[in-house]
Amino acid sequence: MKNVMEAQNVKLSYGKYEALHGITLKFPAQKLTALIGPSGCGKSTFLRCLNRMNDDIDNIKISGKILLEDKDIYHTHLDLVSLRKKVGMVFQQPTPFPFSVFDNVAYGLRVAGVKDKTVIEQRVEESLKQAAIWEETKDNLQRNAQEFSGGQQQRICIARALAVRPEVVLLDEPTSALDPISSAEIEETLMGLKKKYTFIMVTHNLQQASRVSDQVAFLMNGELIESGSTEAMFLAPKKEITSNYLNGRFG
Ligand SMILES: Nc1ncnc2c1ncn2[C@@H]1O[C@H](COP(=O)(O)OP(=O)(O)OP(=O)(O)O)[C@@H](O)[C@H]1O
Repeated sequence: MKNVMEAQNVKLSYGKYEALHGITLKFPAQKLTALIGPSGCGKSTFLRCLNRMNDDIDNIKISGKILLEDKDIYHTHLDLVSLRKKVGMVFQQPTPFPFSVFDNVAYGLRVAGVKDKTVIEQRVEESLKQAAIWEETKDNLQRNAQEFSGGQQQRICIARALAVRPEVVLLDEPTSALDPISSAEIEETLMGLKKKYTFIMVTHNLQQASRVSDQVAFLMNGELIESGSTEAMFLAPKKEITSNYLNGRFG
C-alpha cells in the first residue's frame, strides 16, 4: 500500500519539555488514520507537525523526519504555501473567514495564484459538492460564511481545504464542537471522500474512530504505544494499556 506521508522518529520539545518522544508512523494513501489517546498525550502537537503549524511557536525544537511523497517537509525547499496546499487542515472550531462562501472556498486557489475565473468557479462548485454542502449554499454563494450553522460552517471549511486539491487533509477534532446530527453528516462526508484523499484525524471519540478510520494510532505521554488497522486495534489490541484505554478504563 502506498504511503503518502511518513513520520520517522519525530521528537518535539516546547522549551525543556519534550512533548513527543520519537513518533514513527506511516500514513497510507486514501485512508483515514485516527490519532487517539488521553488529553495532553501530544495528538494535536503531532498533527500540527505534519504541516508545520508549530513553526511559529517560540522555543520549539523538532527532530526526526516527516516525509511527504518521500521528501522531508522540514529539510527541503518546499515553501510553507506549497506545503499547506498539499497538506490542508480543518480545525475543531469551524473557522470560516468573515466573507462570502464563494470567497472562502476560492481563498486557497487565489493564494496559489489561480486567476482564471472559470477555473475558480468550477473548483468552488466541485469542492462544495465534495463536502456535501452544495445544496445548502448554491443559491447563497455570496452570503457571509459565518452566518451558516456550525455544521454547515465546518463543511464549508472542509470545502475550503479541498479546493486546492491537497494530498492530505489534517482534521483536529473536526466534530467535537458540533451537534450529533452535524457530526454524523461530517462523518458521512469524510467516508465518501476517502476514495480521493488521505485524512489524518485527531479524535477523542472512540466510536467515531471505529466508524470512520482505517488505521488507528494510540498515543500516550508523547509516545506511540500502538498502531494498526482499526479492526485489529479495536478487536485485538496488542498491548494491555491500549485495551484498557479502548475499554474506557482511563483517559
Ligand atoms: N504551545 C505550547 N507550549 C507549551 N506546551 C505545550 C504547547 N502546546 C501543547 N503543549 C503541551 O504539550 C503536551 C501535548 O499537548 P497536545 O495539545 O498536543 O495534547 P493533545 O493530546 O492534543 O491533548 P487534548 O486531547 O487535550 O487536545 C501537553 O502537555 C501540553 O501542555
